Amino acid sequence: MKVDGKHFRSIWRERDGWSVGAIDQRRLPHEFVVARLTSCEDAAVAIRDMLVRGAPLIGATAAYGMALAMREDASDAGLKLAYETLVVARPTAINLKWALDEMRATLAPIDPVERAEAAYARADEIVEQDVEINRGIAANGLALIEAIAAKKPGEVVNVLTHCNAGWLATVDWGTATAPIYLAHERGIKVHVWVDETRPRNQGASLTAWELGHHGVPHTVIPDNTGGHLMQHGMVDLAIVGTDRVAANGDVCNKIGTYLKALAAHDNGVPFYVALPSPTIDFAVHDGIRDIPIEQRSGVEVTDMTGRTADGRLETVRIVPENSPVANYAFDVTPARLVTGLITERGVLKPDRASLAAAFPERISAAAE
Ligand SMILES: CSC[C@H]1O[C@H](OP(=O)(O)O)[C@H](O)[C@@H]1O
Repeated sequence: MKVDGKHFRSIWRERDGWSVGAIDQRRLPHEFVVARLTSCEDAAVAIRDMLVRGAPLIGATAAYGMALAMREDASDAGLKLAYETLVVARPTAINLKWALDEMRATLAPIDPVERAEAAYARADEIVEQDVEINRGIAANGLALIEAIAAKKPGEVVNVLTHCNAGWLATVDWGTATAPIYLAHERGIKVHVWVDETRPRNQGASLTAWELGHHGVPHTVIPDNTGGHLMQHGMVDLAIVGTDRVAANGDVCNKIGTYLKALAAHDNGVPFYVALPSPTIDFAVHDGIRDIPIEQRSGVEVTDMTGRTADGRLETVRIVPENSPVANYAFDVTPARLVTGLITERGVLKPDRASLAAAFPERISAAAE
């Protein structure tokens, strides 16, 4: 999407034809820094350390990581090592394994001498597919926003979102934000309540940054504010992203999503989850029981980084030195709290039958 009027994607193949450019999301919102990935290890570290983050972008980065690996060592052993290096970078977003499985399916059967070129071609396809899928999510989610706007002509549609499921979490457009961007571009009055999303503040640092640069009205709120806004009729609908949807419709997303869904359910606020089909994991039948929840370093909770009044970036500690910390990065919202799943093939009920009917090809793949 736009950054100061110029179009950007979150990741791209550089003009040299082989290295990979990516926005270093750890530096936002205060600095816009582009990183250059030149090896499989670079891609793995970028995912692990959240230089890039967001389920679809993690998948795209891993795909290019495999291509970078094939430049280095296209042997069967090299292919195996690359897969194993990348797949453990982060445990929760299923898009990582999905992308690596797609790459391996393309590369394993062919002659090693052909693998590097084939890997870049397949990675490019995954990248372009993400953008097209998100355009579909935008169109299908737009109808939801338009329906609300029609009931309150001339008034603003207030959307609450959690974490960053924006274009920075994908290659472009985003998932949860895709309908919002399209509504904004179609002239619908839309405003976004942006959950700051402790502890890494993806909402405050990333969603606010990208919405602001694209000219979308928004307000950053502490994570605990959403329930109050819903009680007072200030939220027309919630749209969030997801890192993995189980076959039963349970939704894994950034920690705190479940609490927002409970508040929405209690106040009759529609709670939608936007996702591309690679985020559906038909092999998982009970999301709460079976989706692995990443636990990240406690430093993300004890420390905060920001800009001082004189423009310096500083990190400070906000927790007593001897206090233990727990940092669960995701939670799972049961399907019963989800109004609908906004996908590239329509808005679906959060249940296996609806997911299977919309994506039959994914069922067969999971059964293999
Ligand atoms: C469209 S996927 C976005 C999804 O990913 C985020 O997690 P993280 O920033 O840790 O990669 C968050 O769960 C978002 O909803």
